[in-house]
Amino acid sequence: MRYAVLVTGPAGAGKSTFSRSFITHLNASKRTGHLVNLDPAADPASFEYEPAIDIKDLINLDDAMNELGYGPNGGLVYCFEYLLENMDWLEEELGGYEDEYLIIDCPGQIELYSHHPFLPKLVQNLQRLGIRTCAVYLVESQFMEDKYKFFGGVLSAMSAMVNLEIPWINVMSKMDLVTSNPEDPSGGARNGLRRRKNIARYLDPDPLLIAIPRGDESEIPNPRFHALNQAIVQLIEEHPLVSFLPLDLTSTDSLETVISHIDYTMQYGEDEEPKEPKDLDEGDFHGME
Ligand SMILES: Nc1nc2c(ncn2[C@@H]2O[C@H](COP(=O)(O)OP(=O)(O)OP(=O)(O)O)[C@@H](O)[C@H]2O)c(=O)[nH]1
Ligand SMILES: [Mg+2]
Repeated sequence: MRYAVLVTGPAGAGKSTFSRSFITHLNASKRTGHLVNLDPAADPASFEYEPAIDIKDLINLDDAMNELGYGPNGGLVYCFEYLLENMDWLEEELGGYEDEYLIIDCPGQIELYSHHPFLPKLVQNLQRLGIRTCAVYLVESQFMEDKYKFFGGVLSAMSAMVNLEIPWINVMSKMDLVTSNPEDPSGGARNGLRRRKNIARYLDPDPLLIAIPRGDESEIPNPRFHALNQAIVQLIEEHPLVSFLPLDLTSTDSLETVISHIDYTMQYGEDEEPKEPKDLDEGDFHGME
């Protein structure tokens, strides 16, 4: 059985960093993982090791832009369309990897997750190849500093989940940037969000955070936005699809927790042949007969 993890999320959420840490950790645990880069604009020089499979070997964003006159976003769309037309290339590249985790580092253009058909089509192709697939959606911890931005992140995660319809894990990345010590005066005083209790309201999104208008700010809330916020509150209350696992890459425990959720979601290893004690016994007694 082969397994693929799509690492998704908005620009700069830490997808590429997480993908590399994931593989480093698998390798350290005597498991194997291979990196697949699906970002045609990725700068390989900024990372310490090369992907095993790289969309840039098929098509390069610069070429699409220079030769066809696209801007960066049109170029990305072109690259993905080209990939879907050339699935035999990906199939061939994937052919050499058996019984492994494939960590697929995706680009950060948010429209890719909300309404383009590329990722659903890619997932269909992976499933056709018998590869069990799940997605990890990263939102960075800085989103918690502005509750409106944060709920924008929650809604984008929801729309991506609905678009893809595969097992799904939401992760709050870069938790090392959040002060975890509740007694730390600077952490709490800065914006009031960084205390443990408050963090919990974000990891398991509490819609009341936006139901109550900004307290200490002088602006008068626009009643139309207030009504919109109420509608969003109701949506999240009635469909609590999104909760976040915190990820602090400076802590091995934290990374392990996220990986074990991924293993569980993918039912990793459940189809592997169990080691039969019977076979061992037969071997042991073989010479005695
Ligand atoms: N403090 C902190 N910084 C991080 C962490 N992960 C990533 N970063 C930083 O965040 C920036 C973006 O990280 P990337 O891993 O390139 O993010 P990405 O989601 O792949 O970005 P795009 O591919 O451009 O969408 C870089 O400057 C990283 O060094 C983290 O866990 N903690
Ligand atoms: Mg990246």
